[in-house]
Amino acid sequence: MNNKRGDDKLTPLPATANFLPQDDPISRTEDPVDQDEIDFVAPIEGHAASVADPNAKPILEVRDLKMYFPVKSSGIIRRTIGHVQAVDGVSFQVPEGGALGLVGESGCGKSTTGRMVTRLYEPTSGTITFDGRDISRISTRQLKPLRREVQMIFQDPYTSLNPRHSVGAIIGAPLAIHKVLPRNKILPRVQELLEIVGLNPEHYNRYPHEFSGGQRQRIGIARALTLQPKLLVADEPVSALDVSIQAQVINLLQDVQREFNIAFVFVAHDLAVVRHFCPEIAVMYLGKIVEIADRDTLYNRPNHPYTQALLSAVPDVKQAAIGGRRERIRLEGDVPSPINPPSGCRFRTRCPIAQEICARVEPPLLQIGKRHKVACHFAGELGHHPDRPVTAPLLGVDDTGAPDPGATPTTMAGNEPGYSDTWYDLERKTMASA
Ligand SMILES: Nc1ncnc2c1ncn2[C@@H]1O[C@H](COP(=O)(O)OP(=O)(O)OP(=O)(O)O)[C@@H](O)[C@H]1O
Repeated sequence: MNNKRGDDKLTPLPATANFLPQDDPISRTEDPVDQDEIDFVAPIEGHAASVADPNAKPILEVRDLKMYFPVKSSGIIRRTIGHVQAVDGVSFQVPEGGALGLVGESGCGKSTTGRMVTRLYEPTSGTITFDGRDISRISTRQLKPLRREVQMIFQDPYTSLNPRHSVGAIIGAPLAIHKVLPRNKILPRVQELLEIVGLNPEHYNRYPHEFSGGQRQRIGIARALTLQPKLLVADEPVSALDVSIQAQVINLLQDVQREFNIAFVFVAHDLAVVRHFCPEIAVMYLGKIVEIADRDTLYNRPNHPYTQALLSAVPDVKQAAIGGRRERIRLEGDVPSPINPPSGCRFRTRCPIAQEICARVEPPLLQIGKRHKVACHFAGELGHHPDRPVTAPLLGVDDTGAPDPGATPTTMAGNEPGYSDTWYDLERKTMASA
């Protein structure tokens, strides 16, 4: 059931009794102390992972987005001596009511991407189109209405809530700032929101320290829902929480998403968390998307060695059930500095299958399936990477990456957001379509 988004019209209170996880022990609990003592709760039955609607139009489109932070010299005259290439040419789409997961190790640029989408940062270049409007460079005044439609949930529920404000003030503030409701209607709305996120509506006058971590994150979610946003950027929303309550908060987010048809950009370093929530996942490495695909393809047939390494660290329940273990791929070395990233493929310094071409030529984000793109010269399933670079003939270079005068480079869509109807079939080495 999707709510109708009348401008200042509030949705009637949803059937919260059906809407909350039935056996969610945290819901409406009076005592904040015991919450962290619950055993690990697997995602609750009936909370099946979100599904992609193939006909939904994009609510968010990000094209060739870059964020370069200046690095200043020390001393009195602080000159710019370089740039941190935190995000370097990222493109993707998120459909209305859909969810895209952004995953990768710490420092790969996930949070910076999320902060650009919510316009907490102004991008260095590239475009962000939200609901048909280019919001990449809009002014502070123009940002105010956007704040109603795009909200963020932060990682740390301990620091993201003002300890001196009551929960009612925290959740109600956006309603007062945006003058959405008359003063006497704010409290009932706050109580309605508390109930939606599974907290006792009578606790609006308590303070953040009176709640457990999971409950505080619920307050953060209620605050994000106050203005009925169309897009929520959730930046590691459960990683600061005890493992026992992570699944409950994710289930709540999923219910909220379905109930209000909110689109999500879900930032996480944990592939297991994203798998439950997102029908589509983008894997980032050192400021770039290295692989993006629908959930099943990414988890079952990853083609990039970095995705394969990340996935090898995720416990595989099916494999464990038949007594097997997925072999862990250990990556050598550290992530290089984003101030001076490696030439060619940024992953090559840690890649187990890198060859000469990888240092010379940056691999394009090549579409290799209906909903699957990968940026690797040697793209292939684990243990089946080709000996010769699949990209060389397409790029007009030889196997070492040197220009090949005899070759005819193919124009490829490259760094476009979304997917094309045709793609490059790695096995047949021709273009294919559905
Ligand atoms: N305001 C800033 N000024 C300079 N560099 C920054 C700034 N914010 C982030 N960075 C750098 O940009 C890179 C990407 O950071 P970002 O926080 O986006 O990564 P992340 O993948 O979200 O990592 P984490 O999970 O640790 O937050 C890192 O090298 C980080 O040090």
